Amino acid sequence: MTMTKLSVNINKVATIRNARAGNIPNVVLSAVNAERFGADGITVHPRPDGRHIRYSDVCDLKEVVTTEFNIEGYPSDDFIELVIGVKPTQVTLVPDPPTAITSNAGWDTVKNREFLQEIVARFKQAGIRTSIFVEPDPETVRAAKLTGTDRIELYTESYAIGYSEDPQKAIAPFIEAARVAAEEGLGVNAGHDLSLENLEFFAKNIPNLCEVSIGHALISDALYLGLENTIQMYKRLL
Ligand SMILES: CC(=O)[C@@H](O)[C@H](O)COP(=O)(O)O
Ligand SMILES: NCC(=O)COP(=O)(O)O
Repeated sequence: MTMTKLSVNINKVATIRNARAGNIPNVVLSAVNAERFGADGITVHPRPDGRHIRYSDVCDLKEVVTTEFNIEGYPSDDFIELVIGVKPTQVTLVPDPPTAITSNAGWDTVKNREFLQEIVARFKQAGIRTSIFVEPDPETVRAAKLTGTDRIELYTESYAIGYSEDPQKAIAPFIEAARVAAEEGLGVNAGHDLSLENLEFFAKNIPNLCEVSIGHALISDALYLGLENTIQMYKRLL
């Protein structure tokens, strides 16, 4: 069974950088070091308001990322143009409105099938692997297949919220959603609010999990524990 890849989301490095007008911490250097410390990929989510990762960061990162480069975001015209120009390894489509404080829902792949089909086809035509951010709902997963996407990303906030109280109850919808995805021939990624506390149980219970993308908790842990140590701690849980 192939190992689950750890994609480090560096949005929050850019959050600190943007607190002042300079270039400290350096977003490019954080990606180069994250890869050197064992990251299997780098994820960024350039939001329309530029609150953290900016389009210019994405172009700079394209020049240095040597592992898998995953760009997440809502498929606006600007976002589509950026991604097709940069040609990352993967694009992850997220339904976030511009004002969302963070990603807080997966796609309604039934209602948005035609919209997503057209966008997925454009990215695949450009040679970019596609992933669609979804809730762990079997019908949503089946409808995601009809968009032509290569993968889904399971939105794991509900797992993170429920984990400490009842891990088995929290993971159950994700086990079923991953089973349906495998039936449909979809690759399974996962992300949002994964952490040192909840990651191992998730990864152990979701067979054939291709990738986890982790940012907020990992970068926060790195403030206490150091980036190299933190990445190694997360990798040991996969
Ligand atoms: C899609 C998802 O859950 C995260 O990748 C998201 O990018 C987090 O965004 P913020 O870092 O802006 O909270
Ligand atoms: N796709 C999830 C991601 O990239 C990071 O989410 P989070 O760990 O910052 O919640």
